[in-house]
Amino acid sequence: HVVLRAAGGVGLPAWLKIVAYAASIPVAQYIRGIPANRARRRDMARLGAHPVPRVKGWLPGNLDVLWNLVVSDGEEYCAETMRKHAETLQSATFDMGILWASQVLDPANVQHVLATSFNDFEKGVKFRDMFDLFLGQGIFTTDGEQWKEHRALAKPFFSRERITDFRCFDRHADKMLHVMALYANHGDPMDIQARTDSQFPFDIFCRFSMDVGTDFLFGRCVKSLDALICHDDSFGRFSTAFNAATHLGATRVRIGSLWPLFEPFGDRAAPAVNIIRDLIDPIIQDAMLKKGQLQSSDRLIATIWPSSLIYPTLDVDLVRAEVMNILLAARDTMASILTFTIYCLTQHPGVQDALRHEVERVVGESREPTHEDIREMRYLRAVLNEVLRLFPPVPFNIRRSVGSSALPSPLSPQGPLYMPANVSITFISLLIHRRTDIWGPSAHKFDPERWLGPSEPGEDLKTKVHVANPFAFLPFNAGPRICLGQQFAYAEASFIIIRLLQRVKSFELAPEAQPEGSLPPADWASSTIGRESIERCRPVSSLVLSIKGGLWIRAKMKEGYAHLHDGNPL
Ligand code: HEM
Repeated sequence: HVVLRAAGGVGLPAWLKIVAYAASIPVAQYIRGIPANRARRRDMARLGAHPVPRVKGWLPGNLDVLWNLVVSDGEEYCAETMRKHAETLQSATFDMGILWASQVLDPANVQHVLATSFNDFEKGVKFRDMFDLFLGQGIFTTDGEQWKEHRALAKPFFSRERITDFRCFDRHADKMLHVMALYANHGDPMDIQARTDSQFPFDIFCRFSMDVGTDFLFGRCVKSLDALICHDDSFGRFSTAFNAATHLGATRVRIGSLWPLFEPFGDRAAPAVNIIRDLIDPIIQDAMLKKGQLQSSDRLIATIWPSSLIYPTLDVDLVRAEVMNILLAARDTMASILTFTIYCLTQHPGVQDALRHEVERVVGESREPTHEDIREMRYLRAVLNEVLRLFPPVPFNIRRSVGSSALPSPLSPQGPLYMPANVSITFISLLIHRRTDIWGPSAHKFDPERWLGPSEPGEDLKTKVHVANPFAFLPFNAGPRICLGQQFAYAEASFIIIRLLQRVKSFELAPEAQPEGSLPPADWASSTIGRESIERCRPVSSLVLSIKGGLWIRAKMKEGYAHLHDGNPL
């Protein structure tokens, strides 16, 4: 890091920076290596642990393993490379050998990292560096006391009273359905997610969750859905830039400490971040100008960023960092759960019928759903849980060890595995949620029924597996850093799915509209691995799980809604 920063600072030519950085690695390893290895062996013996099984590459530092990981990104089924390594090594916890970063598919080890030994693991300075320009210092990127402060300040926003007020959802759901109806009436296919490479993303769910998120958090909305209706799509650029910055951050996480090698010409997040700032900064500055007359609509600015933070410093960078952190947490995750719910409903007409039946029984054909309705709708909750199990919006997560410890590793034949200090550990919820040894032979099947045990209405639904092994299902993370927006997310997703089913007669996939190369490759049809043979889309992971090329569907509106919005302003 020192060499890299110095090389960046003195403005050396790009090729020289690469050489300087590459040369620094073996030198640093040589200097630190020998005594460190001896100390590690002693520590491992003290903890009664064994080395984490390691992937054997053929290039020094497993650079070939890293290369395969980067080139397979978006080509293979999401997380397939990791699954294959685990299978080859026959260990649910393994080390890709890229600078001692372990990959974990064992719920007991996730429990160790996220809960039991919470204080021994952090996001760490490297993670912060990877997102520095995009996210700065906020709840998502900080650790220790600084994180505790952010968390305490943000918590009141997710009070029961606030998350049971559905007016905010309804305002934006109406607009979203209006946009959908425009397309449905013409029989045109629509992309409800977003093509990450599109200059003009027709990203209905991203826009909906962005509008709800900004309205809920700031009391003002960026009106991204209006932009679609009114021909003005400056927001489209913002959305594309947000996607690009997120994707770049995820790629850096996957590459690990060597990421600067892949960006020899400077921080590649800069162009996207500039576009984001163009849109966000005026909103923040506007809020700051109103400092003397804060109304309830400025709740977040007033509460999360108390006057001591904003007003004496008037530091736009600081406030922007907070905004970007929470928007990142709220926008793409919501778009992801909604997109995959629609995908699953198109694939399972029986589930769609059962869900419609529940909507009609509890809420009726047109009434706005309430918090109590949603508590009563157990089948809806089961559908959402099953979507979160198979397609967790945050499929990978990463922590860094502060001290050394022994990972319990009951799923690895070696017994407890040694976790040295200062190394990264990635846990892959998507693979944990699909383990057949935990979830049974039907692990890859979409089956909401598995959630319908004998719980009371309103109680959280739990499968038998989940009761026995709570860390086998962790779409919202677990432990002290569990998602703050979990209940808000369930409420928002339930609300919009109910509204959609009340107004839309049917959805179907429109594969002919998918961009080239985004449909599952032909050889998946005969595959016996996981869900490859049944998947009709390609789930890919940036920071958040999405569908390659977007999810193109055709919708038919119900009588009474079909004629309301004729004409196509786009
Ligand atoms: C289905 C939707 C969602 C899923 C699956 C989800 C999942 C997650 C996960 C896995 C984390 C942990 C991230 C990490 O450890 O790095 C997280 C953190 C967080 N989420 Fe969510 N989230 C969702 C929706 C939301 C929404 C709608 C909001 C806000 C309105 C939100 C606010 C947060 C915040 C503030 C954190 C940071 C917590 C902390 O570090 O203390 N989330 N979420």
